[in-house]
Amino acid sequence: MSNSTVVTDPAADQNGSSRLKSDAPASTSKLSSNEIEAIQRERKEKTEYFRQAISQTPDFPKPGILFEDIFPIFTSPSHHEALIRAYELQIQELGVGTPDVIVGLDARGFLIGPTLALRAGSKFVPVRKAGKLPGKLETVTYEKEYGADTFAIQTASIKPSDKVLVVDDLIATGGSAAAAGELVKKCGGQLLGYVFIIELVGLKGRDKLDAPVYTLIESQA
Ligand SMILES: O=P(O)(O)OC[C@H]1O[C@H](OP(=O)(O)OP(=O)(O)O)[C@H](O)[C@@H]1O
Ligand SMILES: Nc1ncnc2[nH]cnc12
Repeated sequence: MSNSTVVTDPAADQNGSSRLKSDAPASTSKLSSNEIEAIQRERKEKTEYFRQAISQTPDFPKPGILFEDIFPIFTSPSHHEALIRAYELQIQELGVGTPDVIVGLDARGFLIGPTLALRAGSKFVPVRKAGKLPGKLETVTYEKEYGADTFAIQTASIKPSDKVLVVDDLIATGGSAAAAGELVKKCGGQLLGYVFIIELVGLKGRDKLDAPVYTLIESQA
């Protein structure tokens, strides 16, 4: 198979989702401006659709926090499909080809990462809360919007020079995502960027991250 071949998964037609697997190395994929516009248009449509399923709860889990609950998306297959498709389009829009690895953050990043990795043809690797993973680990302790935590990754799960995309549901202070990025780098991986469903823009979490940040929905709360 040549490096630039794009293979359409035959399963795509059966469930209505178009699944693209690019065999191009992550640095060589190029899109025309028309292709980018079409991808952006569809991504925005899908996002407008699935965002209706997100619910907001004030003062949870602490006073002053407006909690963005993404779980209702997964109670509806059509909203779930729109979410995954929006992520998939966001990755295509980056124009970096297929990531070698998609890293998902414990726990809500696990709702998105494995499905996305399957569709993209990437490996999925978890970043777990402390004490949950066996074997040789890299660990980082970090601060997030409502407390401190420790993340771990299995050292051998990412190979030096793997191109890695980090996915999670939400970026608030950016503490969790920055810790995950640090873990990827400790393993020798190359960060392509971060993709989130929701960015709490007022908390300026993206300023903590030293790779490109993409968010499907910006929340002013
Ligand atoms: O940008 P930050 O301030 O770091 O906050 C964002 C993180 O907080 C939430 O996870 P949480 O740690 O609450 O864990 P959960 O996914 O297990 O609910 C959310 O899913 C992000 O991972
Ligand atoms: N406001 C928020 N809503 C949902 N998850 C979060 N994680 C950190 N801040 C959050």
